[in-house]
Amino acid sequence: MTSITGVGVSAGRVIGPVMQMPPAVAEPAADSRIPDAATAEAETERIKAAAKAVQALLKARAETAHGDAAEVLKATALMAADPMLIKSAAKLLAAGRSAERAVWDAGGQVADQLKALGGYMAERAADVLDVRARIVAELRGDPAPGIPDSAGPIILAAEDLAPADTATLDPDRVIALVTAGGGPQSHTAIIARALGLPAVVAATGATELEEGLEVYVDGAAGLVITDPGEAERTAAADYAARATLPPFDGSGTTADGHRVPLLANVGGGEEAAVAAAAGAEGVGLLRTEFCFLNRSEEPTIPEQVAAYKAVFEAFPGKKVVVRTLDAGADKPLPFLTDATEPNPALGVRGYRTDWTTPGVLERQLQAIAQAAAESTAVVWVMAPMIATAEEAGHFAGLCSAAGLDTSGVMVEVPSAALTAGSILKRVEFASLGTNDLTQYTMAADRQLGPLAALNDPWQPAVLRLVQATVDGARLGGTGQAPKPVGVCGESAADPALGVVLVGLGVSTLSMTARALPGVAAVLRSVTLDQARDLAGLALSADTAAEARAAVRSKLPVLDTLGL
Ligand SMILES: C=C(OP(=O)(O)O)C(=O)O
Ligand SMILES: [Mg+2]
Repeated sequence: MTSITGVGVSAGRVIGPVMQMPPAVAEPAADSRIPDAATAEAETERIKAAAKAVQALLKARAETAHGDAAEVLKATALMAADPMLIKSAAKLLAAGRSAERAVWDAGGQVADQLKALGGYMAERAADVLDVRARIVAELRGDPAPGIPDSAGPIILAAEDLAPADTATLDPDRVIALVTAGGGPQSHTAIIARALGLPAVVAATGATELEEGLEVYVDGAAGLVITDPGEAERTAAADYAARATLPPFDGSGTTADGHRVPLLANVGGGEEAAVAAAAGAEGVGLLRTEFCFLNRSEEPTIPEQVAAYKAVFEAFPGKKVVVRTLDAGADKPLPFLTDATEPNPALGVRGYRTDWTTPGVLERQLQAIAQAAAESTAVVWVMAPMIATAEEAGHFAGLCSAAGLDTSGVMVEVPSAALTAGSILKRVEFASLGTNDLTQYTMAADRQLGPLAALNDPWQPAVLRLVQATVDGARLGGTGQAPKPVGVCGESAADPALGVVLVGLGVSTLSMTARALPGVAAVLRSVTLDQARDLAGLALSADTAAEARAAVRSKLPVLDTLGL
């Protein structure tokens, strides 16, 4: 029995066999050629057989997958059978290129043609590139790229997962995640919590775990144990039989009746429907870039209207905060961001893409306004990565030009927290993005495993910036009521930290729908004054660990509820 430790980012205890995420398919050498023309025919047959095998596999997986994952798989399966791709590859073979190289180049050509056609056709370019990688892997006898196929439940080990991979993550098959990279606010961690999958990130040695080896994963303790013994089996069985929390009743309040609306973070219509069913009082963060992952072209206005309306319709008459496209760094969108930037997290991302690709933001605002006009949801709009008051003012101007009255900003850059008073003179609300705020305050890339301990929203510097933002909101609202400041970073899903944030003065908490029952139950166990005292306790701690321990020790309900 050996163990590796990492950072536990999503609670749960399970046992299962390891499957490693296969590496990305490497490009075949540019000069790889078939030995002689006589083999061209046989090689063409090999390509056809590989394409058929890929199609059959994707079709079978589409049948068992749900929602977005099923759609992605169906579209890719269609592309695998595309005669245009096979024909172009056969031509290149006849001209002497090896089977792998011919498929690679043919796929590249078809993708370029689709991109040139624009609109819906351009959307399919990413599918063709995925199919080409799958056919090349099949020709080589390598495992297919992406989430591996399995007959039964598996524990997926990987360096890290890309947002596009997570779109096909099926929680019925993948029962836990263990990654060598990533931190508590990385997207792998966010997705794991949204799916309720136990997950350990920053686990050095994850990629060396033997395929098929049985391991025990404790997603709260950040522990992975190979060849689990009796103690681990009992712990996993106890977890499976645990009492579930009572569902959220749809009204976030402290014990003395102070209302704190509990909202949901969603990435599209399907997730919004799940959040509404879980009692969410609205949407505190619609990550619009998640509606358009894998896209090489800007989505059209009608496509955007449809995507946003699907979310609004899940929340009739309720608040939905739409964040404009937050492309870049951990969420690249090829039509907005430059993949070759040396420092993507400090680069042209979020609101800043409006400087390099003007027009996309205005068209998005137009689409949001149209979708809002066609629904009854109360739509608020906010920009990511705002750093100055001028930017906030510019964004507010664009929103009102589009007919959107309630504009706000994400506070996720320390400069925005420190100048929140000036920023909130220009916009109506702020939402603290504590994932990025932590990354930028601590100068620690949220995707890097070795920096996970720095990427902790309990860090005293982060808590002080939350306080500065709330103080600024009072200033921004001079002569009026303070402007609302919510939290939509992952910190809001930590029930103990949620209480601290409320004590610091934030007015709403937005989180993955799965976190609602726990956060609601703990919030209901304290009065507003007690929450303020706990905030004081956290602020006076010297370290993140001390702040967490001090607050948790005053909230026995956490243990009672197993949180
Ligand atoms: C909510 C946030 O946005 P994202 O995780 O999408 O960057 C954040 O940064 O806290
Ligand atoms: Mg962010």
